[in-house]
Amino acid sequence: MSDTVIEVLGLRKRYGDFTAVDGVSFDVHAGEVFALLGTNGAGKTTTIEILEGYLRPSGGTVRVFGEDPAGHRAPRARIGLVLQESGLFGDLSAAETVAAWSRFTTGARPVAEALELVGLSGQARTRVKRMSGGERRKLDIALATLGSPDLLFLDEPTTGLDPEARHRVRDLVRDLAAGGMTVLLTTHYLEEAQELAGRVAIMDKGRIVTQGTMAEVLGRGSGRVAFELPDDTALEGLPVGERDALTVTGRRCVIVTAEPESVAHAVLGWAHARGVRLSGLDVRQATLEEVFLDIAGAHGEEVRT
Ligand SMILES: Nc1ncnc2c1ncn2[C@@H]1O[C@H](COP(=O)(O)OP(=O)(O)OP(=O)(O)O)[C@@H](O)[C@H]1O
Repeated sequence: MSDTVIEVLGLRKRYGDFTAVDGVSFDVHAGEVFALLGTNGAGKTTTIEILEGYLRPSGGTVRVFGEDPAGHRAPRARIGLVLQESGLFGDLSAAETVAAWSRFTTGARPVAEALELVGLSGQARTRVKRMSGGERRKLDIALATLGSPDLLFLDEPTTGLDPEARHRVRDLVRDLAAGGMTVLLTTHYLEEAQELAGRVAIMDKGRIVTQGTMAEVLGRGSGRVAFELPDDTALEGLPVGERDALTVTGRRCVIVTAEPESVAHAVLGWAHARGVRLSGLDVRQATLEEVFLDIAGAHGEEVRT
């Protein structure tokens, strides 16, 4: 059996004359967390709604577990959804909410177990309207995972939560993924995607502009090598490549480069040859946020020309 859970090939979606999704292709494999990221209006929700079977594509093919999600044979029981807006009833307690949902869920796990899985055992009797935003989000996830789906769609699961609640929801997603669940995640918190996802696609204006493993995508951004030179050392001969950018502020040098490791190696060799000791050495790859901002910046320039 193939381990491809989601296949998207040349997907297009038009709303009247407007093309919201313009030839998107990607695969999601069993057991991975795949992050679909992008600027506002890039086409993420449209893509996800097609995968969920709510919208029909204008072109291209989409398969979820080998089936057309818009078709009657869509394997709904294998899929859990956490939508951007949850539809919980304020007057029900957490346990009552899960119990009510269980009636519509094939193979639902017991209520106590479902609450425990998301760390809500202590809130079993708390009414939804008294629960915090983070607790409600966890309840959403408890409902989406009640029937132990193989695939979970998580559309902005931590939007609007405080940092601590975000961390708790992230830990929960990590645990679910570690248990073998396949997760398709959208989020505007790029550190969240960097932390959770093994592979990532970044969309802009209906197209995927970069995709790959997290390491591949991070490697396409610019990293940096920073250090401090002792007072009496000149910069002469510092190995800065043609495509690298050096900024010096006082004694602090920052080299922005696509290859931070090899630049750091060369800088250390340069310092060693001069008997110079560098302090405050900091070598790091681009963050996902920096890669994203590069893409958003390139998009802005394209619009101006
Ligand atoms: N029913 C619709 N009719 C017309 N245009 C639509 C419709 N739904 C979405 N769009 C447009 O399609 C584009 C993509 O929207 P979509 O919601 O997929 O983006 P998104 O990447 O999820 O954005 P965000 O991050 O802001 O949620 C947007 O320009 C949006 O205005």
